[in-house]
Amino acid sequence: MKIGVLGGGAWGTALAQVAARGAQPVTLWAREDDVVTSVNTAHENASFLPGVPLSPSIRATSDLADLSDRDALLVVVPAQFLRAVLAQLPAGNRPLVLCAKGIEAGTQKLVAEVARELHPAAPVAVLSGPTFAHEVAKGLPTAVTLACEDEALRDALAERLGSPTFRTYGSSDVAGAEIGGAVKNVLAIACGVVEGAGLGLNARAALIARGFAEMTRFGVARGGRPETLAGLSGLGDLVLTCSSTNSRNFSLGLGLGQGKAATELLADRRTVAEGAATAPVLREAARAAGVEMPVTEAVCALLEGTPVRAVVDALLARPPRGESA
Ligand SMILES: NC(=O)C1=CN([C@@H]2O[C@H](COP(=O)(O)OP(=O)(O)OC[C@H]3O[C@@H](n4cnc5c(N)ncnc54)[C@H](O)[C@@H]3O)[C@@H](O)[C@H]2O)C=CC1
Ligand SMILES: O=C(CO)COP(=O)(O)O
Repeated sequence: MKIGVLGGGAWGTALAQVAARGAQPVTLWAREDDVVTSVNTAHENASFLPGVPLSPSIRATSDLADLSDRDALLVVVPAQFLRAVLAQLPAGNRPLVLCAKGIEAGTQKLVAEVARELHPAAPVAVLSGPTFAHEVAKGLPTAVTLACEDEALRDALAERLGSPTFRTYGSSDVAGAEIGGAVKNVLAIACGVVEGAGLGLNARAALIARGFAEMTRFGVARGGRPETLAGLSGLGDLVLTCSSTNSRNFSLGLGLGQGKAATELLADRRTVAEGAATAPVLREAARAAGVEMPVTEAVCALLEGTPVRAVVDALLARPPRGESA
């Protein structure tokens, strides 16, 4: 299976490295000319994944037509830009493996839903889990959820992408796999706030557990399965991104917790913190579905400029409730 990768950020580059194992040729589409030049000449993505040597069998391009000979595409464009990029991709029935984590503003669609809308003939799969790009690109052990309704395609993708250091766990629950990844980015911002405001490790653990409860409520309401949300793409990724400043979402929250403004923290950055864009649309979608998401509401308030103390006080002043509620 000849693999193409759409999106030359840190994660697209790391996945190109995964697919290039054993010197297999991989085509990586990036929108930035400096990324294309850096990958093709220095075998490094100096802009988004600096310091990690890449396989020379990865060839970068800024021309989507160069993906025409690929059998399957890993789609790694951030959620808010996905529609515009997929609209430029010629229609076809090649599998699209969605690897971004977010919900589209305006439509409340998950990335696989956007892909299905724009490319109805293409089978879709979702690859998601606890995967810091630089660790994957260096070949450190990693496990992911690979969700696809078509079992034969799922097995073929697992065979092509999996390795002893990149273990894939199969699932047929595409929506569940997507929702975990999208929601954990918002919750990681909240955990960063806890760190930045010095609220302690007890508070962080409480937030992870209660955040997981709201992730599950929302996921089930959108058709996901609880066991998927408790797996690598849900709880697994939540634990990873809620524990490390390597997470861009956690780092954004850290700054908010220290009293900096979201506008200041998000200005001029070249890398994405998907949770900032997902939070308001997730709040909208949860309210529409009648699902309570107090941590998500709190993150939205912080992003909108409400002071940390006021948000934390409001969260803690909520009346006691049953743990299973
Ligand atoms: N970096 C990581 O460790 C992981 C990232 N992801 C997800 O992968 C997706 C991509 O993230 P990264 O590769 O980390 O991105 P990145 O932060 O390294 O790079 C930003 C990316 O956004 C693209 N971009 C910026 N403006 C754009 C526009 N107007 N149109 C199209 N593309 C535009 C850039 O070309 C670049 O590919 C996100 O959804 C992220 O949540 C998932 C797992 C791990
Ligand atoms: O999704 C990720 C790891 O699984 C990366 O998290 P950040 O986007 O917060 O850096």
